[in-house]
Amino acid sequence: MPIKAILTDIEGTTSAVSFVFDVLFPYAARHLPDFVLNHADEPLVREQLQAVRVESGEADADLVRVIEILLGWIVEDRKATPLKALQGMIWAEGYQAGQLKGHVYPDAVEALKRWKEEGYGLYVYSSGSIQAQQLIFGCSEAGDLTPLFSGYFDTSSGPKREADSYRRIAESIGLAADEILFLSDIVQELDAAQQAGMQTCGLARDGGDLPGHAVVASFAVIDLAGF
Ligand SMILES: CSCCC(=O)C(=O)COP(=O)(O)O
Ligand SMILES: [Mg+2]
Repeated sequence: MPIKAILTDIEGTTSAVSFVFDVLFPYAARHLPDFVLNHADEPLVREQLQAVRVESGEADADLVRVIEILLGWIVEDRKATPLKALQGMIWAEGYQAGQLKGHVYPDAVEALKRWKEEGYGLYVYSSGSIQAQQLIFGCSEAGDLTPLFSGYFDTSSGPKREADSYRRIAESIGLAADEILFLSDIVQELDAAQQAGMQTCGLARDGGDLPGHAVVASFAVIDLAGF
């Protein structure tokens, strides 16, 4: 089936891994203790702190312990939904203060704009919360890119390495899975999308292979007609 929509990963695909690991995660770690202590009574934050207690199996953890758990999850890059939700809220303050600007590779910006003009539907699927996704594209070095996207998916659609997550996303987009091209730098994500029937293209920005998938080093050489 011809491609009608593109579903893209962020970290390592549209955006540099180093931006996430060297800028976003340290920013969240630095600001998380004060953020949690200052906002713990707000319903949206309280809900996430409670979810941390449930996921960690420490029902009685006090705020200091919850902060410790969250900082440990950042170090191990755990894709835990409550951590991702809180990171999004913390980054929002950084973007609003002008301390953060989202990195998006120029080749990705150019191709996404072109595909949008050509009529393709553009969607994002990241472990980062939907708020975090809208911030990286909305406050990017290339300006506000959010008008390009028709929808955002996060771990509330399921883990990125499970085929059922991609089935749910295809259903939500309203297209057959094989009308959607999924872009990612992680072979297990590409495998899961392929298993769900999506077409796949791996991004290997430093060269290298993603076995079982078409692979490119830049969005500039992705030919949608070739899938
Ligand atoms: C939305 S920017 C922050 C990305 C993030 O928190 C993360 O864990 C990266 O996940 P991805 O699924 O984009 O590799
Ligand atoms: Mg990635």
